[in-house]
Amino acid sequence: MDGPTNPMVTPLLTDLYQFTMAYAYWKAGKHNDRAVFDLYFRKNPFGGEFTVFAGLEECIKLIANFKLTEEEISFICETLPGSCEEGFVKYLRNIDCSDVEVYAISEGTVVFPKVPLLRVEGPVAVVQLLETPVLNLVNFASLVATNAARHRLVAGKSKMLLEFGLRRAQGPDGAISASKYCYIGGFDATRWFSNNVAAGRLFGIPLRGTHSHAFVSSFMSPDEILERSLHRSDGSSTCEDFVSLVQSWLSKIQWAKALGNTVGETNQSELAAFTSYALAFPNNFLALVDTYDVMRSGVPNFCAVALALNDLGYKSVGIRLDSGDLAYLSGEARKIFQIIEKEFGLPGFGKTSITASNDLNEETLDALNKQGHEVDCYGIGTYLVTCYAQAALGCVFKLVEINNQPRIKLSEDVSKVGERILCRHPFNESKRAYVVPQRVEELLKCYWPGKSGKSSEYIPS
Ligand SMILES: Nc1ncnc2c1ncn2[C@@H]1O[C@H](COP(=O)(O)OP(=O)(O)OP(=O)(O)O)[C@@H](O)[C@H]1O
Ligand SMILES: O=P(O)(O)OC[C@H]1O[C@H](OP(=O)(O)OP(=O)(O)O)[C@H](O)[C@@H]1O
Ligand SMILES: O=C(O)c1cccnc1
Ligand SMILES: [Mg+2]
Repeated sequence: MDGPTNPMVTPLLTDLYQFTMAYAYWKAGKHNDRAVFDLYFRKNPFGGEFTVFAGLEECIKLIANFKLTEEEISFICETLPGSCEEGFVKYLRNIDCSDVEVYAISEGTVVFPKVPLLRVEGPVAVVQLLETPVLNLVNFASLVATNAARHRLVAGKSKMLLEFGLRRAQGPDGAISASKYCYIGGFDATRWFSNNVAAGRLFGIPLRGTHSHAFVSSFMSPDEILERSLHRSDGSSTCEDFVSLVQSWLSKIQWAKALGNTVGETNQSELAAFTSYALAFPNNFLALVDTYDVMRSGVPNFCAVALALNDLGYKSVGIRLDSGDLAYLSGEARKIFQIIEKEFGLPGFGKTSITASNDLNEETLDALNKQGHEVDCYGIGTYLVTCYAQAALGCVFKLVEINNQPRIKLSEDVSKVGERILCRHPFNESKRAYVVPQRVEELLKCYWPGKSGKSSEYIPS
């Protein structure tokens, strides 16, 4: 099995105390005592009623490749307080996870507090070395997957969600992890995209993006555009001067009575940027319309370019709004698209996609829903990937058994099939409901059988 995605995930990515305890266990001849540890959290994050479990695959990759190098062993021996006996060095050389077994709930499952997500069984010293990296790999993964699921729930199933967080994430690993686990938490793979090219390559996450304000403001005027020709989409002919075609559509828009003569002079630098982008991506024309003035410039400029593209058989994608009142502006833009559809006979133009971004979070999405809006797609960065609303999920790793002796009291409750039980609603704190369980499912499956080889069927590929 491949190693962990992040090469920093090695047996040294652990707290020093795991190694000092390993030494003391070894001195006491206790290092091979058979221990069972459970990983669980005590409270759902974000004041919510559910958590999405994630990070398992990386834990298994760590465990499958758990081996100390000679260099790492020397470093540990130099680092431990006092002298390090040769016998311990030999012990460290032989450590791997062939005596460890891992049982877990499958990645992406909705889970609840105090339920073991991961059970690690094996020699106590080795399992303790695993504590810190396993917690590290599960805590943020599950937190950000849960955050993504919460954003999906508020946005609604039909909306497209774009993860825009790379620039704001907590360093490279925070960003790559956020992209991977937001995708897992976003539920619907056809409606969740990332801007993170590296994550797209590593994990096959679908990538999408628009363009920036800098692209718009880098242009001065359409005169700058030197290559002006564009083939028709069916390749049947070529429009030699797409820039002029755009200009002619802009004047038709400016004179359109249906638009109440509201469109005056638009910003030419913006028009040049949109035209250039359309020339580069005629099948994927999406314009950021808020650099100057959304209704006076951005939307009419977009429509002029989209109408010119339509003449050549291309369907434009839409606009992005990145400032201002997103409910109001999306509604006003939609009205213009609908008027253009009627006025110029373009079936479907009224449904042109509207993307919104700018410091979005669960609350703003909820506020937009309450106000009514025309947004089809959200680009969400900072609040999503940094888990702004809650810094950490408090997963813990607790010893539950040693040499077959229980170390915490385990519940004796067995859920009863066919009997009514009172449950909390998973998403709505105040709701309770009677549920009659139809079947009892073993949540923990074997993901790492160790050398016993009891079951390897659930090892993720
Ligand atoms: N209709 C709305 N209801 C609730 N929140 C909204 C609505 N429209 C936008 N927002 C949010 O309000 C905030 C507006 O940000 P801000 O006050 O910085 O203004 P801005 O539009 O970005 O302007 P500026 O260009 O000055 O930065 C953002 O977090 C945005 O997501
Ligand atoms: O707002 P977030 O949810 O974090 O999403 C990412 C943001 O990053 C980009 O702009 P950036 O903030 O870099 O610059 P700008 O706001 O000045 O356009 C983008 O236009 C979004 O606004
Ligand atoms: O593709 C975009 O529009 C994008 C990407 C990252 C951040 N903000 C916007
Ligand atoms: Mg911004």
